[in-house]
Amino acid sequence: MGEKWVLMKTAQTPTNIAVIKYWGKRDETLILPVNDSISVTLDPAHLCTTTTVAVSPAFQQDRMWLNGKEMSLSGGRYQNCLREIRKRAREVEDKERGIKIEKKDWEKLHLHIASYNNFPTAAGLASSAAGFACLVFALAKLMNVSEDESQLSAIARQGSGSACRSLFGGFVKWIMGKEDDGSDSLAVQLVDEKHWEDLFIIIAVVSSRQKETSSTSGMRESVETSSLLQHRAKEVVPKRTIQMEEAIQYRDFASFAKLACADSNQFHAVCLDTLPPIFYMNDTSHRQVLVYICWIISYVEKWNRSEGTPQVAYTFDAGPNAVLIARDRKAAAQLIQRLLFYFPPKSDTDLDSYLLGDKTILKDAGLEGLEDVKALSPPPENGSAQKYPGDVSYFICTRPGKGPILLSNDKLALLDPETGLPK
Ligand SMILES: Nc1ncnc2c1ncn2[C@@H]1O[C@H](COP(=O)(O)OP(=O)(O)OP(=O)(O)O)[C@@H](O)[C@H]1O
Ligand SMILES: C[C@@](O)(CCOP(=O)(O)OP(=O)(O)O)CC(=O)O
Repeated sequence: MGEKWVLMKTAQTPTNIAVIKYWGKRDETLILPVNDSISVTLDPAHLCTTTTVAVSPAFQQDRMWLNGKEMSLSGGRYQNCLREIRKRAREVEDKERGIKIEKKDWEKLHLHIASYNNFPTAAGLASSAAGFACLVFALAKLMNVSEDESQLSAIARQGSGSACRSLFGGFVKWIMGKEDDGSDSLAVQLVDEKHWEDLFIIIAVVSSRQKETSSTSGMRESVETSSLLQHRAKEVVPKRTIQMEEAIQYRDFASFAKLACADSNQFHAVCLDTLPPIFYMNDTSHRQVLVYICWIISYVEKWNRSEGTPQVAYTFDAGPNAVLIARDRKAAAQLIQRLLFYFPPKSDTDLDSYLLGDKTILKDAGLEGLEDVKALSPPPENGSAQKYPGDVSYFICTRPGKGPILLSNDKLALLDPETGLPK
């Protein structure tokens, strides 16, 4: 194997947002959670990670570039994923190019990895979830690994817990498992992305800044100090998970919204019950954020009550960005009218760069340009006409989406096929 060939694979993987939250580990190294969690996978057409992995006898060491910058792979989480996937590598042959890699060769061969998130990294938009899922999925394809997605999810889990849920599309459950070695702590698909196609998701990005307390250290502190977390894990989540699975199965939006909002609120209550308290929804560098969050929550609750049945569910992860899930396009169009009425762009921002992702909803809402946004009248269910221009950085409109895919178009690869270095 003295030759200079480079063999590569490129994959694309979605992010996910939990509607029953994972918060707390029972094993820090293996990343084993204290409760089951359930998420919806977001359409990778709007939010995704692309990762190219390459192997060559010419590579001197394992190297990785994230968003164009070289980063260290020495961290335990990367090392655990690489070790677990290498263990499962099998023979690979490319007859056309005369390349053959025996199973035993994988231990000696080095890898180059380049990854790109098309959304802000480490800002509470689940970049670690899409990132580790994509890394494991792409390596599994390169190394001809025979394990299925659930088994791969147990490897991605060791990179970041929430990553295990990004191995599937649609609605996904991470089963906490019982075994000490973590072999039964893996993700399964509940339903695929076509099961509940009516849902429409709008993310209000308030802050793209890196958060002050990472999920990893935040949940560690909660496990150590919050008695509410113990109660949540033992008493609340087991029942709520069953109810949520049922709501998803029967597309029962009223139950879905009730459970998702309650679970997000309880997760943030656990953060407040932590010593010292963690204020994820109140980014201290952004004074208006708390006002905005309280406003969104009480507004959605008020609107849902005025309609008689829930139109929108809200959920917040470890950051101030609101994820709003509308029951259908009609509700989503009404929601975007309301959001743009109260949170219009600053005067120097155009609508095209203020609303990203699936822009078709603008047409449904009768909003072709900024003039239409300015002409919006105050929503009937809320007396206040106070506006907050500039509080939201931008909106991302998306839907439940599919799981990881392999990209066959070489032009989309992030590494040069000759050198194996970033393009
Ligand atoms: N594409 C990627 N490939 C590999 N690792 C990634 C990738 N993107 C992010 N990561 C890793 O995940 C870390 C960010 O994870 P972190 O949990 O802090 O933020 P987040 O995932 O964006 O937010 P949250 O998990 O709270 O939604 C990065 O520092 C990096 O180590
Ligand atoms: C609030 C959450 O988004 C927490 C995600 O935590 P991470 O998966 O980022 O944590 P680590 O396992 O330590 O990497 C809820 C969720 O996604 O379920």
